Amino acid sequence: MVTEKGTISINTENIFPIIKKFLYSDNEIFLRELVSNAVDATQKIKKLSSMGQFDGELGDLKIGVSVDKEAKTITISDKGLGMTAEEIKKYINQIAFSGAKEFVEKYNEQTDKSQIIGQFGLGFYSAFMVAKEVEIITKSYKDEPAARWFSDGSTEFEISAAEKTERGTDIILHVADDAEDFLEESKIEQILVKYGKFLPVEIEFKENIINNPNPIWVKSPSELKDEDYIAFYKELYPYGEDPLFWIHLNVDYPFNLTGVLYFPKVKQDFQLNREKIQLYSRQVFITDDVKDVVPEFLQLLHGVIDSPDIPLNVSRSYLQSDGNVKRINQHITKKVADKLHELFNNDRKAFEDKWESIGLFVKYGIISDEKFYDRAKDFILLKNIDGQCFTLEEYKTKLEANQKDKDGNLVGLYANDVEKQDSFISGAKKREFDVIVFDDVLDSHFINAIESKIEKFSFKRVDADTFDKLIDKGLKSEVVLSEDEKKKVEEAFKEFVGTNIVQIEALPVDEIPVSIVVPEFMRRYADMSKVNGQGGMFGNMPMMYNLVVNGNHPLVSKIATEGNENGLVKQLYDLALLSQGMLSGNALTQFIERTVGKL
Ligand SMILES: Nc1ncnc2c1ncn2[C@@H]1O[C@H](COP(=O)(O)OP(=O)(O)OP(=O)(O)O)[C@@H](O)[C@H]1O
Repeated sequence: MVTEKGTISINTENIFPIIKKFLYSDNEIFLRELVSNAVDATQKIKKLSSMGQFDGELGDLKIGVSVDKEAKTITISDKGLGMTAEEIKKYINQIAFSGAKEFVEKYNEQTDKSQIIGQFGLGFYSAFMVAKEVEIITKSYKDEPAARWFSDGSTEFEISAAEKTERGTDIILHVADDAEDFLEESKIEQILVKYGKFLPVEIEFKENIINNPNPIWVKSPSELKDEDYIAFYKELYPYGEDPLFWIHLNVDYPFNLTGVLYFPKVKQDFQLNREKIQLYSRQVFITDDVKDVVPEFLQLLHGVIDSPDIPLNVSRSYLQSDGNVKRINQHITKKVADKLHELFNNDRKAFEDKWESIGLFVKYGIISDEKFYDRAKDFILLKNIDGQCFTLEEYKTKLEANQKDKDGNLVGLYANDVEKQDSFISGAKKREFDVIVFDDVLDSHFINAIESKIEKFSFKRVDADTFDKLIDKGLKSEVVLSEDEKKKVEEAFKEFVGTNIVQIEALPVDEIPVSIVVPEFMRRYADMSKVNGQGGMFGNMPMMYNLVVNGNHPLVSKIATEGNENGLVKQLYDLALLSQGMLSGNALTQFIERTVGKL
């Protein structure tokens, strides 16, 4: 057989229903597309006028949207450049031949591309997602008769003369039976506000202007005051608390991006605050799901990003494969880091005061983005129990003096529950050790991240062991007890601690006789499993601990000679449990009764 070559033909009749049904996942998008077209047409006539290619009156350029429930129509009217019959044939009848693209190419020199929304030449047909018939009545700015185009959604259309005398275009949708909910004015208003709240041309609906055509992100930062940023924040989130500060993004190379990102005040419930960044393309709202454009840890920010380089009919897969999207993502990260750096350098006190909120972003960034650590390392703060803040460098210097072990490792001590760990904190203070507070949800991951970045540096929780072992300076102190006595004491406590370890230590005489420490390594696993939401092996296991017995305490010497007389061992053991918050239920009741009995 002879080899035959050919081109696969695509039949419009087959492809049209696909465009109508599947191009956009959400049928309310039709209004976004048609209003965007009206905005484009309006911007174009303004452009032509400013270039002297149109010398008539521009007049009032408001775009009108109206609903006629009786006639079952939705009409979008603009006073833009209009179309001649020939142009309708060219731009509307040829799907995917975008007039917008041609316009930009033609006026490439003078035209600011970002003012033109249309890119694909498909948006108009989204009208058929809700309409059974669509009419276009349009009069071009050129001296040509008005025209009417009509289609019932098949591939047939008709073009005829129309009566219209005013320049501009009316798009009339005859709403389909299964889309009649779009005839509710409240629904149309809600969609208009959602997508068109910041469109650059005034949109009138029911005699009200529904949009703010000059949102702050299109202005230059130099013309804006703090009040303007705060007022805009309130416009976006009427019920939100004032933001801490903001970043005005303004990039024109290698991609276009404008926007304002706000740092909200955040507390521990930060996970609930997603979906607060709105993504726009040339002032048309696209989505508040910005996961591909904004790095994960910055999705906790609020505000607006606008980029014409993000395609309008956003589909997830397209976004991910788009090179611009990746660059935008990196740029935003850099800008945020720069801003934080600037704040830190310019007003360290204010930065420290806001650290509770800022810290969450920074920590999240460090945990989730390998590179962010390098950008942030100079302004990562550690706060101690006295409220003093240190950068990592400052803290390393601080630890050099008193918290370095015999192998030259710096050991930071921390508490994650200042109340509960009070006795250990005061023990640390007695030895002039510093204690950092790590008490937010991300801290266990954050600690790991820092340890992995800084050599010869680790953190241990104040109650993870005796101080001599936490920071092992190689000094040996002796216990007053003999080997026999030690054994006896150990046996006496063993009876109560089950499988946990009894550890007899040479502690100062004035330190408590018995305490409970929870080894760092074990506890970290348990903490991490909790944060990750999985019980896991360590999450479900009862916490293992070590019972530290102060071999130099008089009460312990007493046990060595007298054993558990008067229930002394049990009493000391319960006190140790109590100070770790581990005594509860019946054991606690018995402890109280026993103690009262002795008074
Ligand atoms: N209201 C209007 N006034 C004047 N011309 C219009 C109007 N609506 C559509 N057009 C013309 O029809 C063309 C096709 O519109 P369509 O919405 O299908 O595509 P687009 O706007 O170019 O791109 P997109 O698919 O991104 O919306 C437009 O480029 C424009 O030339």
